Amino acid sequence: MYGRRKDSSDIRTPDRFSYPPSPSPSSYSTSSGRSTSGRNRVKGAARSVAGVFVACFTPPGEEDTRHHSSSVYGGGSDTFSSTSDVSGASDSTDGRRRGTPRGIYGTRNDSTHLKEPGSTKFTIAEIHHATKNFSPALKVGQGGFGTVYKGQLQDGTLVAVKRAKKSLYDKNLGGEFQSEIQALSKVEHLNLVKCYGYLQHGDERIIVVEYVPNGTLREHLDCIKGSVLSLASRLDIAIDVAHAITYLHTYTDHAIIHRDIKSSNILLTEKLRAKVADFGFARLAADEESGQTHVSTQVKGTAGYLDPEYLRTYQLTEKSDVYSFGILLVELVTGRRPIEAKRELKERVTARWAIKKFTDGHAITVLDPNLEKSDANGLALEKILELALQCVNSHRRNRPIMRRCAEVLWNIRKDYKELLD
Ligand SMILES: Nc1ncnc2c1ncn2[C@@H]1O[C@H](COP(=O)(O)OP(=O)(O)OP(=O)(O)O)[C@@H](O)[C@H]1O
Repeated sequence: MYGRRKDSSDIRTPDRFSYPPSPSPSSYSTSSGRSTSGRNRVKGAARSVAGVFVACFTPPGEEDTRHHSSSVYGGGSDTFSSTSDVSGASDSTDGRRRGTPRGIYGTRNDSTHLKEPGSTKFTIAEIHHATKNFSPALKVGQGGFGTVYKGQLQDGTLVAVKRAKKSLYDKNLGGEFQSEIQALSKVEHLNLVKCYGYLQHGDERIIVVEYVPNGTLREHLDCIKGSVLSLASRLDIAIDVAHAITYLHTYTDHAIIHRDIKSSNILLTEKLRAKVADFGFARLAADEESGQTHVSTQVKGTAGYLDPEYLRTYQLTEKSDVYSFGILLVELVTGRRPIEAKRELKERVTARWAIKKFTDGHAITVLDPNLEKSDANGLALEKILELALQCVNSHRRNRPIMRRCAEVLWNIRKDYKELLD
């Protein structure tokens, strides 16, 4: 059900991490001469790939407009889909081992949801009860899929009820809906928003997922929610997201490619742990073919986060998520959105602007102004930007796999904490 292209560089991903990872060129020691030698190494590595990165970016307004032409969601200004006639571009199996990887990923969801085990179907009465008949007071958001309500099931479980908009289920949410949701409901990881089930009733299509109470990462970066996120929290969030995506990429028989990694799809708990939302939903809301081995016929994602190689080739791989993750890393350290249309031209594409500053030796100038320009923050910033630079390499084969991203971030956090102590 999910797109995958065989790519030998992708298949190295093992089932689980072992931390701390072994030292590597990307793990910087901060104990000796860290300030200058570490930075020089970061900058040297950055320069070698920066040219590639800068070349791959298309300035806003110059993008291939066909990718904006048919919003699959019909409403979002920057979430879009376009079709192609590519066929057989990806396959869904590559001899992966069977059985859900568990290890540190396989944390059981701490849900108290008491529905019959394995049951993913909800009744309309349950949904009406949970949402008080879709009370406007319980509306928590509106996205490309439809309207989101906070709800409470009879057993007390808090849920987010995602009600598809009519324009979507008319065209796209046909027979596939049920099997896709049943498959998604089996995916469990502490850093993924749990999918509880669905309702297909008349022309209603509803998805019921775990309720995550503390808003989106974007809202936190905008300081709409809570206080300013410290760099340590941002690193924790980046690691949580990297773990979640690694899990998806190494999932049982087939990789699950998220396709829409972005800050508004990262939800935060009260303790500022991240949960990645909407994995697999992009496909639900877009593909019209059903029952066939997945063929990527539509480009889906959000402007600013989209892998340029995917845009060119329509071939979707895990490395497309890695690209989006690189953009997310830049967003985390700068606080800016990937595209900031109101800024002067050279600052509009945030990743291009930030990485240029980094390679010119002025990384500190892109640090989110809400964060202190301390030595520790400056060094962590450079290391995060170096990783981001690798993730957004225009050639997917040069991007690290997600597991590697998690390891590098883990080392950055370790060094950062040592420096603060
Ligand atoms: N599981 C959830 N728990 C709590 N709030 C949620 C949950 N899912 C979504 N929301 C809220 O609803 C809003 C809309 O979510 P939705 O996933 O439909 O759209 P989006 O991710 O913002 O945009 P897009 O559809 O373009 O990806 C979110 O921004 C968030 O505030």
